[in-house]
Amino acid sequence: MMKTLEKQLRGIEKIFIPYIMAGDHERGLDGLQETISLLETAGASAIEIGVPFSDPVADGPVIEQAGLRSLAKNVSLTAIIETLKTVKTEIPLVMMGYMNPIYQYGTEKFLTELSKTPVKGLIVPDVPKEAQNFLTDFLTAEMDICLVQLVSLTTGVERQKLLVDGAEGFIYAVAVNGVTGAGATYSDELDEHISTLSNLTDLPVCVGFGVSTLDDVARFNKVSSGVIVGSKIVRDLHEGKIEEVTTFIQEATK
Ligand SMILES: O=P(O)(O)OC[C@@H](O)[C@@H](O)c1c[nH]c2ccccc12
Repeated sequence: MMKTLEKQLRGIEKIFIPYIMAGDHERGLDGLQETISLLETAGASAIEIGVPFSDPVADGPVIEQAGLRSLAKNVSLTAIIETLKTVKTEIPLVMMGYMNPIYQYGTEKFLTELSKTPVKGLIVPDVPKEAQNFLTDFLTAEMDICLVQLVSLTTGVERQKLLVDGAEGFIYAVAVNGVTGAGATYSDELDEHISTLSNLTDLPVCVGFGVSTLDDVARFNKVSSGVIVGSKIVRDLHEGKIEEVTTFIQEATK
């Protein structure tokens, strides 16, 4: 049976997935519903929700700072899950979190509780495919949570094949070698790499890392199913540029 995340993303012509840091709001987690509704109304296809962590190895400065602001508000994984249980949304949520807090919480309990929320996908960037049995051992079909694979575009076709084999939801194509952050410069071969990856899978392929302008979005929409935008959205929300966020998503999904 096709899981909800894949079902809901399939058929969307220009997938747009904004990333937000849970708890990075004036009112902390009490502001989460408001931000989710704002992004959903603007036209987001799904929303990636980050769990703050003290040692976020894949995060660039903007996301890292957002995590620190959230941690300063004492936002915990437990509190995030409890808040998500109350969130109302028609679009799927994807949780992005590092393994350590999940392990501390208890992996099985974490997945069980997560399945009671609108979270339909999970990204754990510091657990490579070879070690994902730490998660998949406890992940049952009824939980309806897709473990999303991050695939580096310079990784070589054999590795890419391995990663997309049995993948669920969508493929997260990582556009740069390095950490997250707006304003990356992309290599000329990138579009070709994305096309190669897209040809290896039936799943939607979404491009993330450094996507921050409508030109970036248009470029990647040509060769993939859509984009993930983190740092730009996190920064604009933090600076109160709500209008900018709304128009950006509207334009990106037109
Ligand atoms: O911020 P950027 O460059 O737009 O990239 C998306 C990114 O923030 C989000 O998907 C993300 C935040 N932290 C991560 C860690 C690993 C993979 C992905 C992420």
